[in-house]
Amino acid sequence: MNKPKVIAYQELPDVAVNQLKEHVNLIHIKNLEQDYKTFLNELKDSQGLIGMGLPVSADLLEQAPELKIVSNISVGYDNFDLEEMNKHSVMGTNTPDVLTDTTADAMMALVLAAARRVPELDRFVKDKKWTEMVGMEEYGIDVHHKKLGIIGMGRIGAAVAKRAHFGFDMEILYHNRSKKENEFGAQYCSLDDLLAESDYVLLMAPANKNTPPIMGEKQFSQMKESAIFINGSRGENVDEKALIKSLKADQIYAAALDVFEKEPIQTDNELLQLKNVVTVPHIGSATFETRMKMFDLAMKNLLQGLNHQEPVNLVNKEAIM
Ligand SMILES: NC(=O)C1=CN([C@@H]2O[C@H](COP(=O)(O)OP(=O)(O)OC[C@H]3O[C@@H](n4cnc5c(N)ncnc54)[C@H](OP(=O)(O)O)[C@@H]3O)[C@@H](O)[C@H]2O)C=CC1
Ligand SMILES: O=CC(=O)O
Repeated sequence: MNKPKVIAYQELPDVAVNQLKEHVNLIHIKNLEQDYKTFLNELKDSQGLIGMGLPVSADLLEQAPELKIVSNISVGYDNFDLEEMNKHSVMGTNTPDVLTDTTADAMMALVLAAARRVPELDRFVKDKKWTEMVGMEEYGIDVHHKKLGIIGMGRIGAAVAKRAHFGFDMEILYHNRSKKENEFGAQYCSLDDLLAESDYVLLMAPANKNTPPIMGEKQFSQMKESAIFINGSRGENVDEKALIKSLKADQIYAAALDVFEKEPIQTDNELLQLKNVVTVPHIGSATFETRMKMFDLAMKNLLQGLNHQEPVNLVNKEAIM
């Protein structure tokens, strides 16, 4: 029997490539931007796609008449146009849970890095500016016993709340579209109240193309001047111009960002010039252990879909109804 044809559209470790090759006829495209023509050519008779973040649009689906499943190696699936995928009976899957703790660890790292100015002071030492005992110019602000407001208290939000509450004695506020079970003494509140009261505001809600960014000029102006904003969700959730404006006007104290409107970030993005901004390149889940778990789960989803089973992490049941 012919193996199904699958395109892996990003660089994968050898072990992952070899595992995939056992089950599918694999086309491995390591640099999608560079090899986009080859990708489009191979897409014409491919049954599966696996990778991270490829926009699955009406246009792409038109060029993939045999496509059955797109397996994301990510929990976020804002790259899927679900309506179009349903129309074309193309399944979409994601990788929840296996990355929750790793991403929560990364969010705590961002909180601490911004509050204690770790990247800035690392540069200070390496630039040989540490010539006497540090003074107020180098002080940071406390994390412990402060108030953390989480917008998007789902799997990852709750894992951050657990760390913050038990590890740092923080008080937790949260805002979701719907109130959920109270965890770690977390208080549900409106977005307005969360922004006005929190010392740290963590954005962890999925992106939604049909609604305006969650954080815009009005929302940043509602935050405390001493507050730190952390975005671990998606760049689309934030009006970056508004964030830059509020940072430059000292309307908020600092920001720590794992995600950006455009990724990789444009080199002329003003965020890169601001001292009170910590930037990392979308690394929430990027550890060896977790990326392998994500890959294993994505492969399981992919093979289930190609073998006419319902994938364990199918996000659009409508595609198979
Ligand atoms: N930086 C990185 O590397 C990573 C980023 N992510 C991002 O984190 C997101 C969350 O992942 P995960 O926790 O597993 O997902 P979950 O689905 O478990 O949690 C998402 C939560 O957000 C809430 N939510 C959705 N929309 C809004 C909104 N407009 N305002 C406030 N709350 C909202 C949901 O509750 P309700 O429906 O009641 O509103 C839900 O509780 C992913 O979608 C992805 O974008 C994930 C992993 C790594
Ligand atoms: O951004 C990463 C994800 O898993 O979603």
